[in-house]
Amino acid sequence: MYMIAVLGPKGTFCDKSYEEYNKKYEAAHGKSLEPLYCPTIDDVFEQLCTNEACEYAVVPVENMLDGYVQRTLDLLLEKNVYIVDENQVAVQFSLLANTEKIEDIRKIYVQFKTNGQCRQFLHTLHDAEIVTTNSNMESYYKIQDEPGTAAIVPHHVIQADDVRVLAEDVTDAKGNHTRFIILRKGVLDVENPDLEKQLEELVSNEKGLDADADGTEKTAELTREKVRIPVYIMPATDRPGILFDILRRFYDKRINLISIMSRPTKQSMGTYNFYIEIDCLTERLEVVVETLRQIQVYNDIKILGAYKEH
Ligand SMILES: O=C(O)C(=O)C[C@]1(C(=O)O)C=C[C@@H](O)C=C1
Repeated sequence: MYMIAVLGPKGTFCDKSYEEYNKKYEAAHGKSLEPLYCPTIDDVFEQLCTNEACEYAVVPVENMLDGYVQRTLDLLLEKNVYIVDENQVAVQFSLLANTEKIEDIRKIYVQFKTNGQCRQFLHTLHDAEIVTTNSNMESYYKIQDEPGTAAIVPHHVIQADDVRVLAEDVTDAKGNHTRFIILRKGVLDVENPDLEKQLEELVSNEKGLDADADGTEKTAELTREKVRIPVYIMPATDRPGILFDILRRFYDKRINLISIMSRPTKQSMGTYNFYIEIDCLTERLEVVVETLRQIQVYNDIKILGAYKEH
């Protein structure tokens, strides 16, 4: 049985994302992926890259309220991994406390990304010290034996009769979601002459995972569907118009871009790489590959994956 590295422990939103992906995987392969829970996003990447039994990994990449997960973006560039699929999980938080009243809370455990999704509520707790954790379940376990503390926890882990819930739904907005990506180990090389075929296979293989509820697989034939291709573009030099030149190539071929972000190169102050998400139809994979090759003449490129949009 293959393993999948998951930001754990069991019960995190990342675990929910794994369960969702595993349903697809089971329907397509008749067997499950076994979760390997890791304490940090770094550990998830590390397991995928170094543990032979670990073929997949799942990490958060973007939250509706707090934006992209910076650590995930960094590791996507650093490590030899690529994205094969994504899913979205509904995210709602509540306040669980080891105190009688909200006013008695001295310390509150909050996962780093959760903090940015519950800002309005946290602002009302002036006197409590905020302690940052690596996962929402870590926050949950921290308060068990520590009176005077509280934690922001996923609503789904709370039992209906739990008297320690002092506030329900402390999230800043309704309809909050986090997007998770499924990773495999390997590199998608822009210079590989078979790149287009490789991307096509990637999209159609994962498409094979989209089985109907009764287990019948849909055809793996590549039909007209929307594909997401995230890439890193790393300019070799800094000169006026470098970003314009890159964007112009996409514009000339009418290639739609969903997001673009500057990420520090970490080599010197004020130098940046661009993280870009391309949105195209399966039939335009050839044009996208051609355009990336043109951009590659003046810039380094890392293709981060290709998967069907949901
Ligand atoms: O700690 C969890 O429950 C996670 O799955 C991690 C994570 C994240 O880091 O983005 C995922 C979803 C929520 O938006 C908050 C935290």
